[in-house]
Amino acid sequence: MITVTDLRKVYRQGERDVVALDGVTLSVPKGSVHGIIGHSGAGKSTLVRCLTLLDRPTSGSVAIAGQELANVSDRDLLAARRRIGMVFQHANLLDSRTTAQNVAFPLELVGTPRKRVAERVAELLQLVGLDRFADAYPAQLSGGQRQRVGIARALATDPDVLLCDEPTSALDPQTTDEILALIKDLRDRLQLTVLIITHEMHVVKRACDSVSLLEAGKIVEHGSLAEVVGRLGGRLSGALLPLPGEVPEDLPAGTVLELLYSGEHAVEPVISGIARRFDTDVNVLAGSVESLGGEQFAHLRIHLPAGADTAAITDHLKASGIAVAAKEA
Ligand SMILES: Nc1ncnc2c1ncn2[C@@H]1O[C@H](COP(=O)(O)OP(=O)(O)OP(=O)(O)O)[C@@H](O)[C@H]1O
Repeated sequence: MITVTDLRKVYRQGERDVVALDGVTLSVPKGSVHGIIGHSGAGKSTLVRCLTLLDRPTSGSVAIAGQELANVSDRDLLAARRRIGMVFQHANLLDSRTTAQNVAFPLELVGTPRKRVAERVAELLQLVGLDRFADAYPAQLSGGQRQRVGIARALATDPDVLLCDEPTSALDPQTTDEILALIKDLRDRLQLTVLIITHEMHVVKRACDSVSLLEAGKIVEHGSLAEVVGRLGGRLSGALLPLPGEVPEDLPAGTVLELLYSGEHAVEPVISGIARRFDTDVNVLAGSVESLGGEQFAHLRIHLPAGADTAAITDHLKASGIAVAAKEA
């Protein structure tokens, strides 16, 4: 479990204060994956540095499994840092060491007995699917395999939290999905708490149980994946389940509605239901249907002709639990 409360970081730049984190609060339960998504300059790197104590927060607190990190003395810093395993965009492996020796490195640093190191390395390589590559050097591995070594190394000292900073930004789409599947597998097998910092919506879709949108140092939207997708008009909803294309300019008079629904509605004939019940044509302009956060979601843009009883149709849809937003065509 990781809990961040009202975290602020202000940098002094000449005469000016730069507020990089402006009261960030978030909580990631044990055994779940939380995504922090944000554009360049949003404060993601600052958050990573504050969580790993490379930078001291100006105020606020960070607690891992109930233990406050922000007040740790310099003497206890190394031990505190070991509670967070770090995975970076590039695995940054030592080229002169084999896979097994790279994974062993953090264990050697803390003086683990040699026999225990060998056992632990074997366990970890099996966990990340690299047991056959123990003696390979980084140059002999693919980008995805190198990232697996990086993940095994991050888990070597048995941290409470895995903090992944843009873990798939340097990988191709298929390898990205393999690494994200591995992270979810580790979450389930080890009950690991994972925080993924990313600028890619795909990573949130594929791997995260919950997500926070970071903007100018503030969390402006957050929730479980299903919650944020379900907020029609919300920034995360629009980005996670976007509609292809724009509203055509040459539409006949009428009303354009955007609908968003999930669960049992997503398999019900909503559109033909409206057509029958209100005796009207319905033209589907765009649609996305996808399973996100364990729920099936449908996001549609439809056109109702002039003369259709738009108010009654909207009321009916809302009463059925479907989110609706209208635009005149
Ligand atoms: N050491 C520093 N001194 C002054 N300002 C800083 C410092 N580090 C970061 N900032 C400022 O804090 C804000 C957040 O920066 P940060 O690097 O955390 O964003 P980011 O989301 O990680 O962006 P990117 O993805 O481009 O790395 C920016 O306005 C940045 O200029």
